[in-house]
Amino acid sequence: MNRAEALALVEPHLTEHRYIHTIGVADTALKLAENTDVDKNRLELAAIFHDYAKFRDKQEMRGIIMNEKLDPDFLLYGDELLHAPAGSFLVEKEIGIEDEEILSAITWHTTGRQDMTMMDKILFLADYIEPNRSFPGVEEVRELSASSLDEAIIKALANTIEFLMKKKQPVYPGTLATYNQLVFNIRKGNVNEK
Ligand SMILES: Nc1ncnc2c1ncn2[C@@H]1O[C@H](COP(=O)(O)OP(=O)(O)O)[C@@H](O)[C@H]1O
Repeated sequence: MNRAEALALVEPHLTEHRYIHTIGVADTALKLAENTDVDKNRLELAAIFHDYAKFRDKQEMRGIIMNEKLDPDFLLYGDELLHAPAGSFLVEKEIGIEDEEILSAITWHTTGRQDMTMMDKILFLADYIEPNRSFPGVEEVRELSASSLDEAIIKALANTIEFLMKKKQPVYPGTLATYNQLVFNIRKGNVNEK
């Protein structure tokens, strides 16, 4: 499936604003992937379909997470989390994408996870820094992403954790585990430099 075919399939599922965001994520992901060995076509598909379920019915998404026995924490830490794992399931079922690396990147694009693949990392960051995003702290993450994906992800996760804590909202535990793992890796000098 090429870019144009994928965009035509996702467009009816998104608002115009989300569609523009999606194109920004795809372009940013391809830039972040320069000089890496990530497969560009598969990365682009992950980016194009990452928000496929953004506007699906919440009960439908909860049902998918329960029936498919996905991480039950996705049900407990805010409805914004539902679309990533549910989207991965629906992209497989309705679009027919069976590539586990693409489906993983979609599942974890909002929360992160431990042992992220390069594709997971690039999609997570591209979603955070694409040019249409503007919120406090995004510029610093953009700058960090030019030199270290891991440092950029740590900053993005820290921003999200801080943002949620300031609003006294719960933080998905997997996000804290992701943050801890990347910080420990960097202390060990094991950084994913670009
Ligand atoms: N780790 C998390 N735990 C709980 N809520 C989160 C977490 N990460 C993000 N969120 C919530 O989800 C919202 C949307 O996240 P965002 O990454 O912008 O979604 P999208 O995947 O649509 O781009 C955030 O503003 C925040 O309220």
